[in-house]
Amino acid sequence: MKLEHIGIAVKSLGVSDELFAKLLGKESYKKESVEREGVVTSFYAAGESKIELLEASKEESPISKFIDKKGEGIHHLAFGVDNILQEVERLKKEGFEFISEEPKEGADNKLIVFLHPKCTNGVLVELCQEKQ
Ligand SMILES: C[C@@H](C(=O)O)C(=O)SCCNC(=O)CCNC(=O)[C@H](O)C(C)(C)COP(=O)(O)OP(=O)(O)OC[C@H]1O[C@@H](n2cnc3c(N)ncnc32)[C@H](O)[C@@H]1OP(=O)(O)O
Ligand SMILES: [Co+2]
Repeated sequence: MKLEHIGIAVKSLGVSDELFAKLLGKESYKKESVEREGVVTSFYAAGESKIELLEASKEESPISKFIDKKGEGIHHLAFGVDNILQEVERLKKEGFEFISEEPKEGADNKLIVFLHPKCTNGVLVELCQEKQ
């Protein structure tokens, strides 16, 4: 598995896009709304991985809930895999628990699933596979 992106929960994409553009010395290469997840995302290239800024797009968004509880900050790690269904099966056998086992459409042309943070040392983990 490769670290594909790090998701960071932010209150305002406007404010944080300016901050991260300054920090990384380059503009976001893509902004995309993923309504099913209740997020608007903004992506930055960072070597072989990416930074995904996440702003809530509705009140019931996991991002609003996270920010209310913990404040802004690192929300999840996403690992890129070649075959997401195979990885789900492999990790289930290893005893990991998924929030939902059915891959769904994420941002950036990916299929995604999430493991529950309670089975991964409190870190929310996403698996993602490039859509064919
Ligand atoms: C666009 C896409 C992409 O890249 O393509 C994305 O990334 S979308 C990224 C946004 N989408 C998602 O995050 C979808 C997956 N996330 C979820 O389904 C949810 O956020 C859960 C992780 C199941 C948490 O939801 P729930 O309603 O249970 O919230 P809750 O506040 O009661 O949290 C239950 C427990 O999980 C912990 N918890 C919640 N969010 C967490 C996070 N991001 N990292 C680590 N721990 C987290 C809480 O502190 C709490 O722990 P205690 O019990 O110890 O207090
Ligand atoms: Co993500």
